[in-house]
Amino acid sequence: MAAASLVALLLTVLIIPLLSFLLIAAKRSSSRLQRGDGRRLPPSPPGGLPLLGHLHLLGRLPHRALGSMAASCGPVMLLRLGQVPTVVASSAAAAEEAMKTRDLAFASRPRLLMADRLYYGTRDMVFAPSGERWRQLRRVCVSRLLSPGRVLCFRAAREQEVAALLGRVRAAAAADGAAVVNLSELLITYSNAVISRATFGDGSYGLDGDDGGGGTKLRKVFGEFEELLGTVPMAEVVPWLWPVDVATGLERKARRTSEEIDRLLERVIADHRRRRRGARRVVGDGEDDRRDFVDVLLDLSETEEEVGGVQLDTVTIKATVVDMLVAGTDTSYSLLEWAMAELINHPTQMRKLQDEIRAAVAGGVTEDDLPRLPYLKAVIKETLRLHPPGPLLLPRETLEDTELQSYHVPARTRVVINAWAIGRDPDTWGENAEDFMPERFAADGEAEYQKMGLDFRFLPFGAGRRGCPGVGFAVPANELALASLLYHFDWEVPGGGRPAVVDMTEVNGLAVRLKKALLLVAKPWPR
Ligand code: HEM
Repeated sequence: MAAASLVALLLTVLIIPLLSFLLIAAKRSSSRLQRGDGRRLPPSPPGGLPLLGHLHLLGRLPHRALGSMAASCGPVMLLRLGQVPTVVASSAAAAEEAMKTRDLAFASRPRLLMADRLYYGTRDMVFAPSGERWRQLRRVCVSRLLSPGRVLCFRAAREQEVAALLGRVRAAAAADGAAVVNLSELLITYSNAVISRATFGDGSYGLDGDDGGGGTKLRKVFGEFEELLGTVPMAEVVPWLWPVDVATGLERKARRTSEEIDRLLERVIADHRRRRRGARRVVGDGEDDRRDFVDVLLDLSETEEEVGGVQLDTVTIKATVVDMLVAGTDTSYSLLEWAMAELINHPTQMRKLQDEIRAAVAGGVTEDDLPRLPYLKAVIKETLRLHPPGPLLLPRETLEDTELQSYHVPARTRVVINAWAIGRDPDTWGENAEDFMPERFAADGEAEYQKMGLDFRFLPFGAGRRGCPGVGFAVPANELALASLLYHFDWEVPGGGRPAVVDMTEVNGLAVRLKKALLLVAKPWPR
């Protein structure tokens, strides 16, 4: 057959039907978008394409791309991500309306295909849609796992893990001729260890950095789990393109990873059940209570048939355990990494903080010292303002038709709050909004942590009924680690040159972190 007729045949058989399909699909989804019943929908940025909508405009760092779009389009925008209508809120006023004034209407979560695959069909709490099941699981999480009393139970574990972190810094500094420490790697190990000890107990199955039990392999599986969770399958945005996920191996990888995690969780639960048989049951909070999260969940499942109508069966326990591990690891590690990077780039603030800690503490930092370190808290808050680990929080979905800043938002619209853009908004933070200036929080003191989630200019932990219940767990673990690193060592970039600059380029993952590992020279103090 001549080449010209082959092209004609291809056009007829493949391309023309495909084009017609694309046009119909695009028309359908745009008419769904515009269904405002005469009410005013938020404005949409230009550049949307048939089928893809605005997806191609998000790039590798969606919080930045969305921030730029909001600067020209306004603080409430309507995007179409593939076929998913998505409202993006980028001002403190819009966030307050969504997370306080109309909290109930904005408090659900969309069904995410990857969470479905990895969390036993979304049997967990983080990704659960609003409803009785989520409410009861959240109650268990807030009052039984993350209450102030339970956080206190893990004080010894935190202090031991900080000691291990300092030991690793000393060893790495001594082993390397140039005394360069890969601090990023050590901070991941620390954050993993703190949350996995709280979740699994002292036999942390290697996640705490002890390689005796195959820890390296396990951490790799968890790394893959987190990477998958941050991936948006094609089928989610353009459902009929699901074969792409099969062809790219995404489906297979998700199945393999969730099976491996499930095998670990089965082993953990079986070990706990075996250990608990015949053992004396310790109930109640306080430092003497040695129960980990798995113990507490097993206690609840064994003593109460149902928690407010929700059965804490083994699958729910496994899903909740993964929630804790995933929610508590990358977020904390990213915060510590950004804090150290900002301090290296701001030596005056670094010196001020070290002076505060070294004047208040003798020998080594303990949790009792933390209330006496107001500048430490200011540094952590300023880091969270500029670098919220989850810059777009977790996606929400509207439960019913509602409004945002007088725009109509239909039921079941996906909602994204751009906490990163809100934290850098010059209208609320002033002309120096982009600068690292912990002094802006210096007057706050301890009470301000309680205000987190009430000040809508500053939303690293989200807010409202879906706000992060792990703040009380995260704060002491991060404060203790940062204060200890700064008490025991002086830090600089290799070469020690001035100006000492860490490359602050971001990379997107489950949390946004530094693209290049933080390689620093650690000099023990006192010398
Ligand atoms: C620096 C540390 C942390 C940051 C920045 C952070 C941030 C967040 C954010 C932004 C959300 C979504 C909030 C929203 O939708 O409004 C969230 C939810 C959540 N976080 Fe955290 N988090 C941190 C640590 C933790 C820890 C240590 C735990 C538990 C051990 C935890 C458990 C959760 C849970 C269970 C949810 C889901 C709440 C729900 O959907 O009802 N987080 N977190």
